[in-house]
Amino acid sequence: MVDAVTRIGKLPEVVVHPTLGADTPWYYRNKMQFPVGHKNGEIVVGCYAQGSHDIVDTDNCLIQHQVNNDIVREVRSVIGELGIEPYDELTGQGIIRHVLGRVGTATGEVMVVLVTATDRLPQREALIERLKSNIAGLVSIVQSVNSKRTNIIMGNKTVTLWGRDTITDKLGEFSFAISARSFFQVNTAQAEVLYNQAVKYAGLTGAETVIDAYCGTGTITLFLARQAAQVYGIEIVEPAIIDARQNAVANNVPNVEFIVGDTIDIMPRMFKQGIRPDVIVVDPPRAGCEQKVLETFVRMEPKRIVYVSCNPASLARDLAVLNSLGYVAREIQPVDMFPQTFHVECCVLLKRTNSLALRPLKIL
Ligand SMILES: C[S@@+](CC[C@H](N)C(=O)[O-])C[C@H]1O[C@@H](n2cnc3c(N)ncnc32)[C@H](O)[C@@H]1O
Repeated sequence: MVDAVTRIGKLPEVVVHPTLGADTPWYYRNKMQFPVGHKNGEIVVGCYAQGSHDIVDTDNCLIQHQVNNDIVREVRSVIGELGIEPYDELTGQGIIRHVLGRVGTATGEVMVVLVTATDRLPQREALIERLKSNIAGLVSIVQSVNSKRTNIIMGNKTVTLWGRDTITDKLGEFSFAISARSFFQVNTAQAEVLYNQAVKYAGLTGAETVIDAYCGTGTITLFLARQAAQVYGIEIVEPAIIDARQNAVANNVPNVEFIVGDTIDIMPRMFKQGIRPDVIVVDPPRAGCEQKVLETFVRMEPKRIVYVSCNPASLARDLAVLNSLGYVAREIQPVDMFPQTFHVECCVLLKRTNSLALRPLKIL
């Protein structure tokens, strides 16, 4: 991160704190998504070898929750026994493309998602019975239909084959319903560390209006709402917003409003409606924020921006833009969300200076 802020962001003055390490550095991932295929006549399930679509058959991934490893072994053996064909990327033939596992680490609830190339799932009932019998904690089996020739894993059609549509996990005092397509941080324990840091950087007193852009299932939103007057969450995936609204009700948090849509459209609309947040919290995907989104943040003139990111390069680029527009990065707190990998999550506090540079720009 120090390298990214100095080299890409050209912001050598910002304080980068030592990384907050994880107490559980192995078997921590609550979400697994592995491709399924054939190799030398055998069914294989695992990660792709780096830079290829060659599946490395995996029995015991050292960073996956043990239940996810159980799911991999069980799905591999049951589809072999029932004769359900893995999908072949080259020919477009076959049924099972990916297997996903999600585990509520605090609740023990488990979801299995089978991504199929067709609506038809042969031996469906037998498959369901086997998974029910052999996966501890299973509460949901979901089929996601993806018939396109694409690298995107999930399809647009999602069918609950058995059990519930969601699993529940806990972060701090809150419970969260998580559906097959919703984003949820993969390391539950470290997510709590990260969210507490974001709340600390938000510097709330109870009187503030806050926007949580790219809010997923409303996790950071609820953490912020306990200490703010009103929090708005913005998220593009509709099922995640449905989960977020249910999560707010289930956790008895009334002072939140969730808006479904693209941040690039929603923020200017909120600006026109006269919404002026005291704090903006932003947690975008790896690509970071579009320039127009950053400009709209600045146009709203919050006192603070808290930027959460899993990609130091796009983060440093966006910090440089915000810096040029009058928001200075003061502190960066890295959190080890992905032990045993080179990835790191960062939480940044930016404060408004007196010289906002955006007023002459026509962006809306
Ligand atoms: C890194 S996740 C953060 C989610 C949430 N803050 C959390 O910690 O669980 C980024 C989220 O942004 C959403 N997203 C991606 N592009 C978006 C866009 N253009 N507008 C709004 N949300 C978007 C994704 O669906 C995902 O839920």
